[in-house]
Amino acid sequence: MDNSDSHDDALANRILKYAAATSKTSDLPPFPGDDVESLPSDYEYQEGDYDDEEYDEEEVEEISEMELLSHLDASMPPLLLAQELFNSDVDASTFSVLKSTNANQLFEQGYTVLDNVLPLSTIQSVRQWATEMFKSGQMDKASGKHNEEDDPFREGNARGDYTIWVSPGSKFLEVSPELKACVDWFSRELHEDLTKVVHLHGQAEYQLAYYPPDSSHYERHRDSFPTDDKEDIDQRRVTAIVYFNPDWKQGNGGELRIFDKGMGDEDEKEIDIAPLAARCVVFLSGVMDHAVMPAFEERIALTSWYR
Ligand SMILES: O=C(O)CCC(=O)C(=O)O
Ligand SMILES: [Fe+2]
Repeated sequence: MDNSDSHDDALANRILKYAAATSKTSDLPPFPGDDVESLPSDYEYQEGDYDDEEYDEEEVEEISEMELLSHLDASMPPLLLAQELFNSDVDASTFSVLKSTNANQLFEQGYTVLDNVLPLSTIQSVRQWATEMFKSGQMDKASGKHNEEDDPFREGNARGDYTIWVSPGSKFLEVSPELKACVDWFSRELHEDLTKVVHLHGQAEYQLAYYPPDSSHYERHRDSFPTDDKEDIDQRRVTAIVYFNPDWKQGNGGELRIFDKGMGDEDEKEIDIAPLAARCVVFLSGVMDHAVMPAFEERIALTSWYR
């Protein structure tokens, strides 16, 4: 056995131990219904994410999410796995908001973009409402809620946005009918169309995010682990984001950067998508690494994750 084989075996061993340990406890958020406002945020690649007592007791060596994901990607391109979750008999004529090209792009490249999904008046109202929520201190800083002393690897600046959970039933939807219209679009039209394309289990979460104009950003991360398991209800399958930035111009920053490795290509491509008003980006949560570039103007987005 040469060195690289033994290294692979050692890593495979650590992954197995790690998977066994982490499967006993889940830090995935519960589904909306009980305490939607306190749902934790999604995955970020950070050293030491699982560096807590439970794992220490079991003497499991930590593996960062980045390390684990790159190992998983090397053994199987995540897009190939995710393609197993696509339905074969999709009838695009029954879509209400997607086009057949969107479904094809989601399958072939892992992401797609839809424009003008909501009226501009709705976009303006939600933007104004979100800005007021931020200014009155009613949104939570997404990073830094954990104890940074206990968890020095997970920096408080992995993401600079402020968020609220706005899943159906949230009190916020009662006070902003325009926001409710947006969540309804996500939870009805888009969810129904996506369910025709990808095998989904029906659960979804919705989060409104405000990025202040101080170079706030969100580091490269993935929203879930890749899977081809139709029965797996833990992993997020599809991420969709709508933007509320009517005056966005080149130079304002805040682009969504998608890292496209295709079918495991060595040279990944970086695709920057402008966060234009009423634009919706849809991607496979376990496939696409992505980041939010530093924002120099207020940037507002509503994200949904479908499982
Ligand atoms: O707002 C965006 O464009 C992306 C946000 C994101 O990646 C996330 O919330 O997980
Ligand atoms: Fe994300």
